[in-house]
This record gives sequence, C-alpha cells and structure tokens, in this order.
Amino acid sequence: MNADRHQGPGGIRIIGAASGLGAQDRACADGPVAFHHSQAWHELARHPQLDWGRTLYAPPPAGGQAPVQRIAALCRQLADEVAQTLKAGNFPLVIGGDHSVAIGTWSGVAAALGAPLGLLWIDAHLDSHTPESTYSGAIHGMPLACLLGQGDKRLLGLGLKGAQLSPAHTVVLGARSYEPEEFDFLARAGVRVIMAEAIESRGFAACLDEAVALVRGAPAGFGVTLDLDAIDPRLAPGVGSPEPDGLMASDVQTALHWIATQPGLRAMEIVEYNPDRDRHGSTARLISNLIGALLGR
Ligand SMILES: NC(=[NH2+])NCCC[C@H](N)C(=O)O
Repeated sequence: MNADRHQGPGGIRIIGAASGLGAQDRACADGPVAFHHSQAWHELARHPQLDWGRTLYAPPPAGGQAPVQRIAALCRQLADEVAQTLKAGNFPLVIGGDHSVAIGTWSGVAAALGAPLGLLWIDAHLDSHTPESTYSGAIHGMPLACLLGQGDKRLLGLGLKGAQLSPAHTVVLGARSYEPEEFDFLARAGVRVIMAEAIESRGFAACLDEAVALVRGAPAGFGVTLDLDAIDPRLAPGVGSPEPDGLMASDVQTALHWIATQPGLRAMEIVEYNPDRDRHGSTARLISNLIGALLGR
C-alpha cells in the first residue's frame, strides 16, 4: 500500500515474511497479507513514522526441493532486506510468518552490525531443537538453536559466520511448552530462560527488568522477537500453536513501550499470526497496538 512512499531515515519499515513452511499448520503464511489488509493496520498506516516496505515469500516448490531449502532461500532474502533497511538508517519490523523466519531477520541484523547481538525471545516455546533432537521435525521449533550456531547447515551462517547471537545477552521470556532437549541445549549454550512459572511467582515487571538488563548489555545492540503465542490465547487467539495461559497482552504492550526507549534496540519481529484462528480481528488489533507501542521512539 505504502510501498512507494518515500520514507526518510529513522522510520519504522515493516517487512512481511509470509511463510508457514516451518510449521505443521502452514496458515501463518497468510499472516502478513491478512494483517496488511486488516482494518487495524489501516488505522495505523497513516502514521508518518510507519512504512510497509515489502512482503517476502518463500520460492515456489521446484522439483524435489525440501521445505528447509525454501525456508533457507526466504531467510537469505529476508536477511538482505533487513540489513539494507538498517544501513539506510531505518528500523526493521518483521511481521511473520512462522517463527522460522527469525533465522533471516536476526542474521540480517547481525550482518549489518558486524557482530553477534543480544536478543529477547518472548515465546511460549523454546524453539531450540536441532534436527537430531526434534520430535515434530518442524523448523519453527529450531530457529533459536540455528541463531546460536547449531542446526541444519542450510540455515546457518546466513549473516555472520557461526553464531548470530551472543548467548550471554540472549533471554527467553514466557516459556511454558517445551521438550527437555531444548532446555538442555539452552542451558549448555548459557542462555537465560525465564519460564512462565517464574513470571507467575516473581511478577512480570521483575522478570522483564532482569531480561532487558541482560539483552541490552550486548555491545552491538539487541533485538526483540515476539511470538504471539507468548500471550494468553484468550487475548491472542490467532496464532499458529496456541498454548493455554500466557502473558497479559497489556503487559507485553507496556514492555514494548519501555523497550522502545532503550538506545540499543536495533530491530523487532512479531511472528506466528494465524488469521484462520483469529476471532473478529482481535489478534490483528493486538498486533497494531503492539506496533503502536514502538512509535515515538
Ligand atoms: N514457533 C513455534 N510455534 N514453535 C512450536 C514448537 C513446538 C514443538 N516444541 C516442536 O518443536 O514442534
């Protein structure tokens, strides 16, 4: 819609990453276009700081190409687009797509910064399987391991050689559904995991403070990836893999509003919007409120 509008440096540039190839239910592929066409986006779109850049797609299946090859092709393109956006002085905001697109987003940020970054991974899941440990085979269950340098070779090294993230400055917040292998992987990698139970007992604000203090310590800067399934499915029904309970949408919105004021923030990602499961556009409205929390940075 606004693809041709000229945007000066400093604006937020949205990049759609329309793939569901990493998930068993592929409906998240429709997320970016459905959101772009929603009333919720329409009301936000006039904001001078916002510009919908491009929406990227995985290449169509060629003879015998495995999903992982198509995901890798999309992630390479996404990494380029994100790196160019940063180099032009704009702030990339990627809208997914299933969470496998994170491999492209954060590889692109790492490439542009020239160093591994910090990352706040807000999610109901740990997404830290490798091809050896996965039960489902789904690649959206593996992106955090890939970004830490472990996984299918075709998904590694898309930005920097080796890890794209600094493990000491990477934090998972809100996890409540995972397999033991992923938990062990993150423990070995030295990534801090703040589970939903810890949020329940310590309170969201204390956990968020701890997480932000860690990620913003990364010298190159940090990012935030928000899997919408971190939020309670009663408040965010339109997601790929709903898990009961979860964060309050208002807490996440307040958190983003605060994080947006942190000088080290380089990029943001919102993933796993599944329009088939949305109810009366409520999840699309939530996405636009979350984007709104980033405005005025
Ligand atoms: N991005 C997501 N929704 N990930 C869900 C992953 C679920 C499960 N741990 C798996 O590996 O299949």
